Amino acid sequence: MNPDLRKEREAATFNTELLTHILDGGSERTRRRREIESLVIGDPDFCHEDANFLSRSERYEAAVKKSALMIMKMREYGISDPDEIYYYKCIANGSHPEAIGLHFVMFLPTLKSLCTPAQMDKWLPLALSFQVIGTYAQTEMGHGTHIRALETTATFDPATQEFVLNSPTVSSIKWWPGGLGKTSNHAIVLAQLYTQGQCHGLHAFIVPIRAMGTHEPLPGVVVGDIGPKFGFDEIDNGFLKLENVRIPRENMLMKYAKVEPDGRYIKPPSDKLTYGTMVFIRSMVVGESAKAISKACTIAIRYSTVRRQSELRPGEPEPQILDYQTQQFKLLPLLATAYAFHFVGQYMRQTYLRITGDINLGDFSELPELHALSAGLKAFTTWVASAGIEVCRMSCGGHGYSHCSSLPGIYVNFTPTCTYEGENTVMMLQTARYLLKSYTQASAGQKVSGMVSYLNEMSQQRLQPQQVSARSTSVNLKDLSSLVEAYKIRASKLVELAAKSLQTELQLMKTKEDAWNHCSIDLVRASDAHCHFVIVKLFCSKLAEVEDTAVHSALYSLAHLYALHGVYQNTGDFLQAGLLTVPQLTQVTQQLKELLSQIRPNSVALVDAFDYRDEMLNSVLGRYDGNVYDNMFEWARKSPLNQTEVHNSFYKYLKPLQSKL
Ligand SMILES: CCCCCCCCCCCCC/C=C/C(=O)SCCNC(=O)CCNC(=O)[C@H](O)C(C)(C)COP(=O)(O)OP(=O)(O)OC[C@H]1O[C@@H](n2cnc3c(N)ncnc32)[C@H](O)[C@@H]1OP(=O)(O)O
Ligand SMILES: Cc1cc2nc3c(=O)[nH]c(=O)nc-3n(C[C@H](O)[C@H](O)[C@H](O)COP(=O)(O)OP(=O)(O)OC[C@H]3O[C@@H](n4cnc5c(N)ncnc54)[C@H](O)[C@@H]3O)c2cc1C
Repeated sequence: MNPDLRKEREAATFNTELLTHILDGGSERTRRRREIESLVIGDPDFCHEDANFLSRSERYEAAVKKSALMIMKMREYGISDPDEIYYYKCIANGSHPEAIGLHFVMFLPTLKSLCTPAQMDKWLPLALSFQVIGTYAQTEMGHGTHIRALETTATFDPATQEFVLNSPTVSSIKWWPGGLGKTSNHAIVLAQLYTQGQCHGLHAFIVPIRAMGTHEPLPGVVVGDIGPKFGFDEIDNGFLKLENVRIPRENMLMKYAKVEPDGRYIKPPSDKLTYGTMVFIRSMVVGESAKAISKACTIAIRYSTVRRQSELRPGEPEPQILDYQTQQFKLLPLLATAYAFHFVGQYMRQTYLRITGDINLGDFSELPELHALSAGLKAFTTWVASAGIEVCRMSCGGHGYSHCSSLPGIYVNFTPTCTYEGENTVMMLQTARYLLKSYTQASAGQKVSGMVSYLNEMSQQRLQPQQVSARSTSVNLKDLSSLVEAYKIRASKLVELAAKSLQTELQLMKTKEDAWNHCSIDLVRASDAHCHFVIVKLFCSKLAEVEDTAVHSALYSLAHLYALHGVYQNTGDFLQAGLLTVPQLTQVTQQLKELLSQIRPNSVALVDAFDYRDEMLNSVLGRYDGNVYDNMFEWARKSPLNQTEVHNSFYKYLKPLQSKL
C-alpha cells in the first residue's frame, strides 16, 4: 500500500463502511453486491486482454463474447433480480458499454410497455431466450430530435393483413441504433402509420431484420455498421434501410393504439405513451451520471494523494498535489456533485417506478411531471458529469491523458448521454415548457404540485407585494437550509423571467413558435435553475436520514460545498434575484475555502466509500493500493508496439529513407 494513501485512510473522521451502506441502501445490499462482484472477479472467463490494445472489431467481438458469457453465468447462478443483474453487469462491463445492451434497456422494456397480452406471450419468451435479439430503431439520418418528422412509413395492406415498411429517402435511413449493425435480428422500428389512406403518426413495430438461425439480412433489409465513433467501440451502432418489407398486422405493438383487420385505427389514451422507453432511460441515466463522475473522482482523488509535484515550501519534500488549494477546488466540488447525483438518481428511479405504476393502472395524471423531471435531470446531470470527468482527467496531468488512467474511456463512453435519449438542450426546453405551464397555472391561482410547487408560493408573494429592499432574503452562506431556500427563489425568479421574456417576444413576433425560439436561452436557464434547486433540495433531505453523527457531518460538509459552489458559479443569478449582496461575494469564496480544508482530510475515505473494485475502475492511477508508477511501467510494456524491439516500419520506411538522403 502506498504510504500516503494509507495515512489518508487512517486520518478519516468517519467509518467508510457505514457510508457505503448508505449509498447502497443498507448493509445487506452492500453484502450482496460484493458477493455478486466476487463472482465476476474470481471468474477466469472474465480475465481478458486489456481492451485498450485491441482493434475495434476485436473489441466488438470481445464485448459480444462477454454479453453471452454474462447471460449464461447469471442464469447458472440464479441471478434474476434487476438490481443484482445490474451489480453483475457493472463489474463485468467496467466503463464499457454492453454489446447487446439495447436488447435489455430498450427492446425488452418497449415490449413490456407496449405489447398486448397476446403479443407478450409471443415475443417475451423469444426475447428472453435470445432467439430474438432486438434493438430500438427510432433515429434516422435526417431526424433524431424531431421525431414527429421521422420519414419511415408503415402502410397497412388489408388484403394481406400486413404492414409494408419503407425508408422512402436517404435521410429516412435509420441511423445510430445500438446493436443494429451486426448483433440484432429484430428491431422495434418507429414509423409513421398509414391506414385507410390516413397518417396517424409514429407507432412502434417489431421488424425482423435478419433470419433467425443464419443471421443473414432478410429480403428488403439493408443493414450494417455506421463506422467508428468518438467512443462506444464495443457497439455496432447501425443503419437500416427498409425496402417494401412486409410484416404481419400483429407486429404493430398494440397495447394502446390499434389497427383493426379492416384497417380501422383506434387511438391510444395518450399519444406520448409510445415515448415511454425514452422516459425510462432518461430516468435511469441520472444514476449513471453519478456513477461516471464518482468513478472519475475516485481515480483523480486517489492519484492526487499519491502524486507529489513541485514545491510548496522551499526545501521541503514535494507535496501531494491534493494539498494545492486549486487542485482541491477542481476535485472536491465534483466529489460533492457525485454524492448529490447519487441521491438524486435514487429519487429519480423511485419516482419513475411510482408514476409508471400509476400509469399501468390507467392514471396518466403525473406523466407530464415525470417527463419534465426526467428530461431536465437527465440533461443537467449528464452535462455536469461530462464536463466533470474531463476536469478529473486534466487534474491528473499528462498521465490522465493515457488510457491507463481509464479517464479517456470513461469520458468517451459517457459523453454521448448528453445527446442520446434526447439531446440535452432539447430536453431542457421540454422541462421549460412544463415550468411555464405550471407558472401560468400558479399565477392564475391554481395549485400546482410536485417539484414545481414552489411556484405556488411565488404567486402568493405577488398577491402581497414587498419591496425588494424591505425583504431580508439575503442568503446565510453558513446555513444549508438558507441556501436551499435561495436556490428555490432563484428558480422561481428565473421561471418568472423566462415567462416575462416570452410574453415580450409574443408581442413582437408573428408566431408563438418564433417567440419561443427568441427566448430559448432564458428558458434553458430557468430549467437549469429548477433542476439545480431539485438537486440541492434532495441532497439536503437525504441528510435527515443519516443517523451516524460522523458520517452525517462528512455528508453535511459535502452538501454545503455542493450548494455553495453552485452559488459561486452562478453569482449573477443570485445577485439578480436579490439573494446575495456584493459584499457577500468575498464571503462565498472564504466559506468555500473553509469547506475545502474541512473536506480535504476525508477525501480519500469519501471516494473509498463508493466501493469501486480495482477490476471495475481498471485504472492504473486510481488503484486502491496507490502503487501507480510500477504498474504504469508494466502496463506500457504490454502495448502492441512493444511486442518487437524494432518495429516493421523502420525497415519499410525509415531505413530506405536514411539510405536515400
Ligand atoms: C436497467 C438499468 C438501465 C440503465 C440505463 C443506463 C443507460 C443505458 C444507455 C443505453 C444506450 C442508449 C442508446 C440510445 C438510444 C436512443 O437515443 S433512442 C432515441 C432517443 N430519441 C429521443 O430521445 C428523441 C428526442 N425527441 C423527443 O423526445 C420528442 O420529439 C420531443 C423533443 C420531446 C418533442 O416531441 P413532440 O411529439 O414533437 O412533442 P411536442 O409537440 O414538442 O410536445 C407535445 C406534448 O407532449 C409532451 N411530451 C413530449 N415527450 C413526452 C414524453 N416522453 N412523455 C410525456 N409527454 C411528452 C410535451 O411535453 C408536450 O406537452 P404539452 O406541453 O402539454 O403539449
Ligand atoms: C452513442 C449513440 C447511441 C445512440 N443510440 C440510439 C439508439 O439506440 N436508437 C436510436 O433510435 N437512436 C440512437 N441514437 C441517436 C440519438 O438518439 C440522437 O442522436 C439524439 O436523439 C439527437 O438527435 P440528432 O442527432 O438528430 O441531433 P439534432 O437534433 O440534429 O441536434 C443537433 C443540434 O441541434 C439542436 N436542436 C435540435 N432541435 C432543436 C430545438 N427544437 N431547439 C433547440 N435546439 C435544437 C440541438 O440542441 C443540437 O445542438 C444514438 C446516438 C448516439 C450518439
